[in-house]
Amino acid sequence: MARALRAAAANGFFSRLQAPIPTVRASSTSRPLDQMAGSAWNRGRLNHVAIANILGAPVSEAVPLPEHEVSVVFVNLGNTKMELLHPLGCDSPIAGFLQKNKARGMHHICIEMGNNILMVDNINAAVMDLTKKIRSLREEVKIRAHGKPVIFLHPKDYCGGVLVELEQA
Ligand SMILES: C[C@@H](C(=O)O)C(=O)SCCNC(=O)CCNC(=O)[C@H](O)C(C)(C)COP(=O)(O)OP(=O)(O)OC[C@H]1O[C@@H](n2cnc3c(N)ncnc32)[C@H](O)[C@@H]1OP(=O)(O)O
Repeated sequence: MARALRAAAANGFFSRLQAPIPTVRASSTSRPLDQMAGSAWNRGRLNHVAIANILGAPVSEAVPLPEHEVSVVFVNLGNTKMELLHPLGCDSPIAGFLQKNKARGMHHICIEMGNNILMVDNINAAVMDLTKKIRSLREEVKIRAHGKPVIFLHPKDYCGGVLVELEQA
């Protein structure tokens, strides 16, 4: 857990996220995401891409998540999923994002901490160590739609301007 995250930092996982990450567009279906984004994805399975657009793929019902102040809809892409976000209430983190980004677009990526060097069995303990180096956006871990604990890392800290969500797989 905490040791694995230290190893990830030592191996340059978070600095690799600083490399330019190509914009993911709904129409870009010819190359898999792991090839597009390089080795960062090999460190933890890409759980989902949250993007404000839609494809002709199976779409879930909207699920309100008051704890996260968003409603989510999942677009099932087979080996990963797209998460469409809608603000729940005017204090939602998404509200500010939409206000600032009139073209909408990618909000965050979510990486599962469950294989390779990012093995984490207690994200609650791991985050205590991780946040010495990278700002976590919440002190406490929150539970996501599928019951898994998640934390967000600040886009300005080692994440190349990308909001990164870590999920305990
Ligand atoms: C259900 C769950 C799930 O998937 O599991 C969810 O989706 S929950 C999804 C909703 N929940 C979250 O997003 C939780 C984490 N997000 C947050 O805590 C917040 O949105 C922050 C990322 C801290 C931004 O906070 P806030 O909007 O108050 O501050 P701000 O607008 O001044 O932003 C600070 C700087 O970060 C940048 N910034 C803000 N949101 C960003 C984003 N999504 N991606 C990349 N950069 C972003 C701003 O442009 C700004 O840069 P400059 O300083 O250069 O102007």
